[in-house]
Amino acid sequence: MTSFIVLLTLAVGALLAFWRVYLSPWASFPGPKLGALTSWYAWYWQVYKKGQLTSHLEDLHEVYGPVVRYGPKHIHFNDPALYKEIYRWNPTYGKDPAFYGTPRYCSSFRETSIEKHATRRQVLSRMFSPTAVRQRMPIIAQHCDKMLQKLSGLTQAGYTKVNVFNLSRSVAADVLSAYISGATFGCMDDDEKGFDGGFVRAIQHTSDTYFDDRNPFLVRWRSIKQRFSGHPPVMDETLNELIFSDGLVEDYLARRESLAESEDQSVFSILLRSGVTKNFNPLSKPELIAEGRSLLAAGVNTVGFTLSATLYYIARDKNVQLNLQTELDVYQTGIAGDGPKQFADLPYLAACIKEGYRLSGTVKCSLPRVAGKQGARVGDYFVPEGTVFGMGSGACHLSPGVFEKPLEFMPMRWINNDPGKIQAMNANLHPYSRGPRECLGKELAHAVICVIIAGLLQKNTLAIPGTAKEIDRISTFETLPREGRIDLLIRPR
Ligand code: HEM
Repeated sequence: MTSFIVLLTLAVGALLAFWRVYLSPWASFPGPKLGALTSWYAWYWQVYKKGQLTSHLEDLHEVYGPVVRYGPKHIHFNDPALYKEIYRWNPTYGKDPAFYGTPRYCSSFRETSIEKHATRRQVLSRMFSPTAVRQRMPIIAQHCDKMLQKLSGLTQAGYTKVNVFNLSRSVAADVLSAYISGATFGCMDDDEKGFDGGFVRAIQHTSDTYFDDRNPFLVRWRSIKQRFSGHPPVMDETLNELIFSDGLVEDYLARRESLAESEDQSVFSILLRSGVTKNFNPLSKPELIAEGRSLLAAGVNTVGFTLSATLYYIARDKNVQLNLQTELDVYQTGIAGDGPKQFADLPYLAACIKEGYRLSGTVKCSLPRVAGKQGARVGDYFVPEGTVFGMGSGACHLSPGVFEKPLEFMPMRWINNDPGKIQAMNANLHPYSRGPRECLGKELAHAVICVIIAGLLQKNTLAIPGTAKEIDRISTFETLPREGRIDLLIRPR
């Protein structure tokens, strides 16, 4: 009997494998047979090999061309012309629940239902529009001043080594918490000697344990070890982060009682208001916590890495740094005060930031979507219902057809170039993705990056410690510097 069951299981397994590889609706897409057979293939590259799926997909495209099947129903594209077709407006497909998770309380980031997402997004967009960000520029200006003051205390005696990734994350966390809840975390006050406070360390801990937490074997092994060791679980620093963001909600709810509606400009305020739009119901407390956590998680590492990587590239090239400082010296006053509108008058700063977006590749992994009932057309390709498909922005940002010498940080390509080429470069720059799921916080993030770079470079000179090399990165969902460090030497000008 047992051998019959074993034989039957093997036969069913073999038939399923044959169907997946040769007969399924995805069989005609080229790619490795092992990928067609099992989704453990993608897991192996992303989790076991710690974040190598994105670069492995690039290698597969070298072999198989612009479309690759890398899972039983997983298709990946890398043709720059297709990016805006995949991440387009009015799609009939949503985010992939297997990738984004299915938590009990969904945030705008994780919501996979197209309708529910549209309602939440419509409300939140009011708080993150260009006008809303411009009105709240004083929040950014105030935190920029605070950062500069702290830095001037640290760098009085010549060059000082600063982990600018943590500096950037601290400013981002303080600006975001103030923007979202009306009260700042105070991350910049958390570490007297620099910018390595508790919240930033907790965020780093979540990045360091990212792959362990996605490894079912390791998670099981840890819990077995725990049970037999008899010790209570070590205080997980990840919890700290969660306490911080839950505390943000508690603190806001306590303050809200004493605030007049007109005084309360926070993002939380609109999420608790009824009648904002037709289908919107004010959020419950757990929903507010989930949204608050998600906004912080979406903004801190991303702004942190984009900003610090851009500073690194500026520090690496003396001419770039000098050109930028010359431009900034003309605009001595009011960088932070007037808001993003004014940055149009600073073309070299804008060009540096575009190069930073391109080369940092902060969110360059595929952002998977699931084709709905009618399937989806992507250029000349048709993917059937249920296909998980996507593309990373790296194919556009590093395309030699669009960007000459794509790996070099060359701000002048955005200024002194043929207008047709500049138009093509702009059309292929997608740091915040595109379509209805493009970044909600892009105006805010851009404003923070502009203000901090301008403020820092107006008052300081940056240099690289040791010999200049490429930033060593690790790719989780975001791309981050390995070990959470980008060190720069900073001295007052
Ligand atoms: C330079 C900094 C940033 C970069 C490069 C970035 C990039 C992105 C990208 C590529 C996406 C699309 C993700 C996907 O489709 O899965 C996204 C979504 C999102 N981002 Fe950002 N982001 C940045 C900063 C921020 C900030 C500061 C916030 C805070 C408000 C934020 C909030 C969000 C949210 C809520 C979404 C989900 C939007 C939706 O699905 O409707 N991001 N971001």
